[in-house]
Amino acid sequence: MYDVTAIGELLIDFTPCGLSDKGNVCFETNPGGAPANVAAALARFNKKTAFIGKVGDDAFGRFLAQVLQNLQIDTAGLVVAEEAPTTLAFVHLDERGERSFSFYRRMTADMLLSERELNKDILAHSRIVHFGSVSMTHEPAAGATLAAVRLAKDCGAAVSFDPNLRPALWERPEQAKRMITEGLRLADIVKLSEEELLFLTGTADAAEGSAILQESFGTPLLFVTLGSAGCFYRKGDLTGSVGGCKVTAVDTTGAGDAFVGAALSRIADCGKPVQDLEREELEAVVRFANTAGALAATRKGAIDSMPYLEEIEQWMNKERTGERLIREES
Ligand SMILES: Nc1ncnc2c1ncn2[C@@H]1O[C@H](COP(=O)(O)OP(=O)(O)OP(=O)(O)O)[C@@H](O)[C@H]1O
Repeated sequence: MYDVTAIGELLIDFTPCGLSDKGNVCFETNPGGAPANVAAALARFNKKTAFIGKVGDDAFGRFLAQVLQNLQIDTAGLVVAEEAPTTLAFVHLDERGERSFSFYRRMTADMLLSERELNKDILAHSRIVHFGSVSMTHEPAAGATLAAVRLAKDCGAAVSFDPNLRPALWERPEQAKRMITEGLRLADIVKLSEEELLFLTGTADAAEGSAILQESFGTPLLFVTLGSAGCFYRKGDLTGSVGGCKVTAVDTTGAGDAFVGAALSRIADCGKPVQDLEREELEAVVRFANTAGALAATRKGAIDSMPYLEEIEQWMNKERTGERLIREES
């Protein structure tokens, strides 16, 4: 049995990092993709994790498969496309570590995952499935992703969904909204940013917006992440906020994914349906996830920036004893 199976994009992020002696632009390359980041976080928290997606039959695709395998993530559900290259994304970082993306706009491998390529055995043996909506703005991956989630849900999996709205919005806003709505209908656990909440409900107020979503979709558990301010959670009428950790952010790419991976890891540890989680358990889930998000924000990269379990526990212990952890820059 897998603790969590993540479905969706696995790609290479290119981040400009200055000019060479000859005046050429230099790039750092990092493995990423929101669901792949979540899978990496879970693997670093020692969870049995599988990944379902599609890469090109090229050097980038082979590198990405190796990255997942090195993390002990099961890649039996990772399909190699003959017809399209691996997805590439270009990341721009501002001076506060906030980033924006642009994508190589041809049809790429992850958009072409088809229903018949799904590894049904993995999906039927997953306690939780996690997916986002970026690849869902393109057929056939949209249909395949939804089919995968429905199959896992029918076999008893809890469904986790992160709209990952920004890139999807840039590409095809109407289709993105339809797909997000479909995702929200299926999900037991939803993680949103304030920006996504505003787009979907017309308000960025976490209490108000989460109530609207819960009423519309019956979502059992909602997290609204608030950047450095931490996270608001709602499970029915049970609501609360947990403040963020004080860190110096270097690159917030993947902070939300680290949050999701950590939250799912702790929810899996609770060993009960999300509907049955009590306040104390929810607060512990969010504290752990906030710490994971904060640590991911202190380093560059996406998959590579996912923290290890020991680091989070060390940070939380220091916070408990009132000390500040001085992290060594790697
Ligand atoms: N600058 C920061 N300082 C402290 N904690 C942070 C910071 N940025 C993010 N976090 C932690 O990570 C969590 C997720 O970050 P954020 O709210 O930016 O999500 P997001 O916008 O979905 O992220 P992403 O940019 O990966 O999509 C926050 O709830 C918080 O706990």
